[in-house]
Amino acid sequence: MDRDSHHPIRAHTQTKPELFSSRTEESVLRRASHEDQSKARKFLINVAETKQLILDREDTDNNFQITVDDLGPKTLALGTADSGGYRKLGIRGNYMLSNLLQELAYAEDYGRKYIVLDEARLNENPVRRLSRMIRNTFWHNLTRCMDADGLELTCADTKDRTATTDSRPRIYIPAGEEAIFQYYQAAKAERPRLQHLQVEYLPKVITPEFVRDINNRPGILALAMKPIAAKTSADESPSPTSALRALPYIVPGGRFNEMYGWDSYFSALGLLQDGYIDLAKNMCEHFAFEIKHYGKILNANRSYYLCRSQPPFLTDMALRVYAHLNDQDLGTSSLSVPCEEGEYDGSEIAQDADQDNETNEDWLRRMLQSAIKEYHQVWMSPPRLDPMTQLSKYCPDGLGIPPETEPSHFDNLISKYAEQAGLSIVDFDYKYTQSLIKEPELDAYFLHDRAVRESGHDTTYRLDGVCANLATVDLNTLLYKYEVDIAHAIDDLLGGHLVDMDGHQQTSSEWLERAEARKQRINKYLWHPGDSLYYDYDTVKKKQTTYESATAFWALWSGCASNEQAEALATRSLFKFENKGGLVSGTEKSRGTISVDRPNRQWDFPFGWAPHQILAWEGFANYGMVDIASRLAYRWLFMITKSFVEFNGVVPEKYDVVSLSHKVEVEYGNQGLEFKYVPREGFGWMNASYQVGLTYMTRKMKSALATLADPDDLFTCALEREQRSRPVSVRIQAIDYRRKSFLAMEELADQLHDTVITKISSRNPSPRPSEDLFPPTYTLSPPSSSTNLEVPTPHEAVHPCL
Ligand SMILES: OC[C@H]1O[C@H](O[C@H]2O[C@H](CO)[C@@H](O)[C@H](O)[C@H]2O)[C@H](O)[C@@H](O)[C@@H]1O
Ligand SMILES: [Ca+2]
Repeated sequence: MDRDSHHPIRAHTQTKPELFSSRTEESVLRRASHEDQSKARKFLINVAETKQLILDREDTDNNFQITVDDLGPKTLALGTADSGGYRKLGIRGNYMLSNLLQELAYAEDYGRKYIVLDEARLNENPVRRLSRMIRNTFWHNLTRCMDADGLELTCADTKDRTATTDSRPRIYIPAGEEAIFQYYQAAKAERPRLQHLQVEYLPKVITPEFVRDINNRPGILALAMKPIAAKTSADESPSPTSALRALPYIVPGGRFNEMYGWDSYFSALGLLQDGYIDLAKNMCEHFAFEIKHYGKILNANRSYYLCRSQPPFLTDMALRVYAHLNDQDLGTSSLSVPCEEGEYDGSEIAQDADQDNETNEDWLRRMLQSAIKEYHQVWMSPPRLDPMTQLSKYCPDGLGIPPETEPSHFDNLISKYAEQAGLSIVDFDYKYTQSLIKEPELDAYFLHDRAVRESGHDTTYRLDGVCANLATVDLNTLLYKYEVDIAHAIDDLLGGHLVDMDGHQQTSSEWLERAEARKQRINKYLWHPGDSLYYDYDTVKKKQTTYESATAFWALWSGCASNEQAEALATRSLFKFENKGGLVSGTEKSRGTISVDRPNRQWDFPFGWAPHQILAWEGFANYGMVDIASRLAYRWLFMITKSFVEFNGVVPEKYDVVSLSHKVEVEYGNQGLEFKYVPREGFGWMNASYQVGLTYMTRKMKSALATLADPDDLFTCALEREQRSRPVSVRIQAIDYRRKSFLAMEELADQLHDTVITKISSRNPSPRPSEDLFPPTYTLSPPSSSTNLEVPTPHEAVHPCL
């Protein structure tokens, strides 16, 4: 594609106009009425001059972004295109100025000195703008490919804290993957820029000692590659670099420049939504490769992550990709990349059609075989399987202090031991990790700490010092999902035929039995009927924990809650987690008091994370509570849109969902904030949450979002009206995402109109819950009036202030 001929900036690039060059930017502002109002306004802009002017006048805190923290005049005079830059018109406000800075940065990327810019670009609907940037820019910039061209970027890692590190770029290749080894050796020989690259084999058996011992030689771990068919017979000795093709994938962003386990799942949801199906498919392929060679889906593909995994999502991810592949084949997919004219269309990363002849069904079969291997080998074996409850725990191998953590992370903990040993923290850290100093107390601490990191929830007082003992609700509901997914796939997608990697026939009935047994154990050990909440179970103390975590809603996502449990979660527990900006990770009460010696943790109150939101939305929707799903999605998207508008387009890793702030100074800080002039990546799962969240919005909710209508006002008004008119929420049948595309969700959301804003406590009471799950004393209060069923029109459901 000739990008320049279409790009809204590039296409309008002008040669330097005489008049413009003689004018200064400080010219008098003219009123809009002096221009032809019937025409869309366009500005002729000197890129470098204007950028410098904005920064000088408006960027008062000198962070190369225009935000509401800046105290400049927030106005700028721009020359109109019609007048050749002679006549000036004013633009105003933080959003327009920051958008101008962003557009100028894009123009500079393309070496433009002058551009003609539509005013519409500067006051673009922020929902549309952000969604467009995610789809057309952010995914692209988060894409990595471990081929000869992409290696340099892939190898870069800012996390390492080991003083003795040999910082040459390094790639580790699994034992036996000779062609891959040859590929990288050849790439090194062919590219002067890769001359320092270290290409090393991993041993066949990877032990915790080995992983510890290469902490001072950290490297990226090889991922899946595909053979390329030889082109001609004349091509007798082709380079190994032309024999294999690397498969692009997405990284989370910021300091996380490698492929993560659960991040990849959430990113994949956004990629599928945006039509990048091959990228999502590649990441499944990489997971299968990791299971084969590294024994598990890795926390991420760096050497220091070799011992641990992350929350498992492979079956669901593969099923979703499969559904899109089939849609594509049938030509029914409407999810082709919906690119704006002239913008990056994702062609380089999206059009990665497989050369081999594997059918979609065979591909799915292969993915499920990998998932089955992972299920048995990782999650259903010691030490992760608890023999008594037969539930699973996060419990990885490893030795010493995790080298990827920020340098001061363990200072509070270690200083006591370092003092006793008469060593500096750094020296103690080294000697302890090398087992030159024995500290059984610390061994226990780090066993749990590694488990915390495997859980993805690093860190939280929910799991601190105890994680490896806990059968958590998150892990066990995810495994329940594996079990039902595999059963469903065997019956409904694979014609009843699936063998595992050892050739054993799999049947849906055995997988459903596993699921049923797990559900019963979840109900027995994790469900608390009195509190209407799932908790984790401490397998050593043999009792439930009391920490209230948003992971309880994963039972809805996986479908293992009964209708009564779902209703109870919605009516009696959701309010503890629901804040203005969405769901908080855990309640304030559960977090406890914070002090200098007990610092805040990023997976505790008041912080909220994309995975928790997305799983809860889908969980409530699964049980017909689309109204709740949409309300929660609105809150989350409101917060993202607000900071996007106010903070120069920022899309961070996480939020304080109580104060709606992205300025999170905890642990390694927030990611995604460090950019100059224009955001380029966002953050993987946040990008996904935005695109997925929009599918829960009606058109009117999207309009409300674009005007930043406050969710509390929005839903309070709606509640008041609802109390007057219709106290009973409309039940919408849950959609089965395995069979229907996300499009169905979009249509469903549009049908909802007003019902998306329904008071939780006014829901219909469930039929009498079963006695074993609920104590006899438990009752749900009926709504005050359940007879008046007058339904407000969709029009009335819009926020009155709009
Ligand atoms: O470096 C500290 C920790 O960083 C990672 O955890 C955080 O980022 C991950 C990538 O976005 C995410 O998966 C995880 O949920 C976050 O808490 C890493 O996964 C940890 O192992 C690491 O110690
Ligand atoms: Ca600034």
